[in-house]
Amino acid sequence: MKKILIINGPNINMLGIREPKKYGKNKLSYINNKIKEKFEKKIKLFFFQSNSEEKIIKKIHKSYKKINYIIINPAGFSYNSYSILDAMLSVDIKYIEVHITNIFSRKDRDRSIFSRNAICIISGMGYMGYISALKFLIKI
Ligand SMILES: O=C1C[C@@](O)(C(=O)O)C[C@@H](O)[C@@H]1O
Repeated sequence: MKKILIINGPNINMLGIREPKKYGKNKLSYINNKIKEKFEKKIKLFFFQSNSEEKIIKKIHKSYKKINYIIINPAGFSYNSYSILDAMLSVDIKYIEVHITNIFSRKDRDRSIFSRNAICIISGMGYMGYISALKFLIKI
């Protein structure tokens, strides 16, 4: 069974409360449960959310040779954390970048430093983005 780690960056723990018109009304726990229900028989899933750059980096390092693919929503770190990007490149684990909103529609946030090295980017599909990423990773 493939092992897939889903990493969510800062403020994703505030889903459901945070700007619901933009990010939706569902909490992260609801989304993660939906994902578990749907995929737990097909893949081994690991979930991680942190508001701390250091903790995210440590989690990525620990994934070395243990995880097959990462799905990452770097959230606010998408635009500036070369340290997280370097961690991703260090462990050499292929990843899909997911954003709940369409970052390309935002003038000030349309360029994520993670995109260039990602398998693909899913942006603007709400939490369905995580599901689409998983469906794809199961197939490849
Ligand atoms: O925190 C986030 C969430 C986000 O990554 C998204 O999932 O749409 C988009 C980012 O611009 C923002 O900083």
